[in-house]
Amino acid sequence: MPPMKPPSLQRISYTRLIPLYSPHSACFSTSLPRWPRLRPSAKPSPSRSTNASLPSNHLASPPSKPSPPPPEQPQLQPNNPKTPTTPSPPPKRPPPISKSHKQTLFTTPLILQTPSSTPSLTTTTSKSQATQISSAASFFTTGFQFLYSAESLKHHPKNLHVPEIIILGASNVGKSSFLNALVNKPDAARVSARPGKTTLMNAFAVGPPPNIPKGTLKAGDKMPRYSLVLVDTPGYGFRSQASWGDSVWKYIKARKMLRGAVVLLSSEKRLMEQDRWILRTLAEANTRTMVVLTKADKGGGSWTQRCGDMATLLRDELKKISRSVGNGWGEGSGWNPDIHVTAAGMDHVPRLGSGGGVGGVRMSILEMAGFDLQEKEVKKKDETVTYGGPVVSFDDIKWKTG
Ligand SMILES: Nc1nc2c(ncn2[C@@H]2O[C@H](COP(=O)(O)OP(=O)(O)OP(=O)(O)O)[C@@H](O)[C@H]2O)c(=O)[nH]1
Ligand SMILES: [Mg+2]
Repeated sequence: MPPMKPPSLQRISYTRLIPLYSPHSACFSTSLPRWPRLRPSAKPSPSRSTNASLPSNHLASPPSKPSPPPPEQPQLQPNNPKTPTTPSPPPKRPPPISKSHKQTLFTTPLILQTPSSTPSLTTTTSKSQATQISSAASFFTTGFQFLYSAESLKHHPKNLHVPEIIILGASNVGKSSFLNALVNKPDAARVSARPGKTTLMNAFAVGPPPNIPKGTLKAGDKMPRYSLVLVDTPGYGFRSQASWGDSVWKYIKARKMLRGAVVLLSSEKRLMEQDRWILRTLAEANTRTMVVLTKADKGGGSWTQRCGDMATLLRDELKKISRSVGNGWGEGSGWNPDIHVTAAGMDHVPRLGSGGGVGGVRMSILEMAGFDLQEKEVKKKDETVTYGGPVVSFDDIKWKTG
């Protein structure tokens, strides 16, 4: 289903943190990190109570070590302030994920939580799903090409025919790695352990040549050579720039062929206020959204329980957002109730294929972009809903060769 466009959209203000290594940082040494501006209408965040129910192995961002009281100062019991107690030992770190667990994770094509599997994760694949996963894999690994980098909306070439999917998330959450895993190419988008690596919106084309009837092309328009455009974005939060957020949201507001957003959240962190803000803004923009948990192989403990718990919380959060926004951005129509889980780090990409949950994500992205995966092949559905928002008219689409 094509996205419904919003009557109005807030301009995002990504957290601005002056880069530590910026030559100008001295001039801004008094600047403090700024959180995204929240809508005045936004209800008080339920973050505290929600996060409180997360398992203890969810680290806050940035991770903070619990510090036990010094042994020579015994803690006082809250109910009886005069009774000293022995200091409690620091909480034990969860054991790291075993090699065999990681192995399972990296070879499992479909890892998700559906409303009916809640609170567990589904990791088994039916025969028909396996066929669809393999069709989706060949779609994503056929005809890959880097298209362009755009600093702002006006730098995106005109596109009237090819569906676009935007990948959003905090800096370092794994957006570029995720894109690389989708196309099964470790070097497609640049990845770094240091947050703030991606500073422009980078568009990549995937898929076979689309089946667009010639008559629908305007005179002078070239026949697109790919079926889908994936847009990698700079992250919000740590080391991000307000201007990046501005460009991203102008794109979301105006881009005619945008068919949905994939919001990545790190399974080793808690849901941040910025993540809530992003989800709410996508809801207000009535942009179809799917949420994917990344880095399932990190964080220690049982990844299935950790990711399952986080997915449950997320679905509750999405329900709340959809109720409070009340514009039809509902479960299924606006947001995907299936929360996918991935492990798509660079080190594993060459042997990922469809593993690490990537196979299932490909299917959901194609569905969101308007493709039909019912049959063995991937077909573009006819779009019945027409776009009513502003049409962005820029240069002709430039298909870079090489
Ligand atoms: N273990 C593990 N590491 C991952 C995974 N995904 C990404 N990483 C690592 O996380 C770091 C950040 O990955 P990127 O893909 O550059 O993250 P990004 O969201 O594009 O970051 P920015 O461009 O800075 O916003 C890199 O060191 C990746 O190798 C994952 O699923 N598992
Ligand atoms: Mg990146």
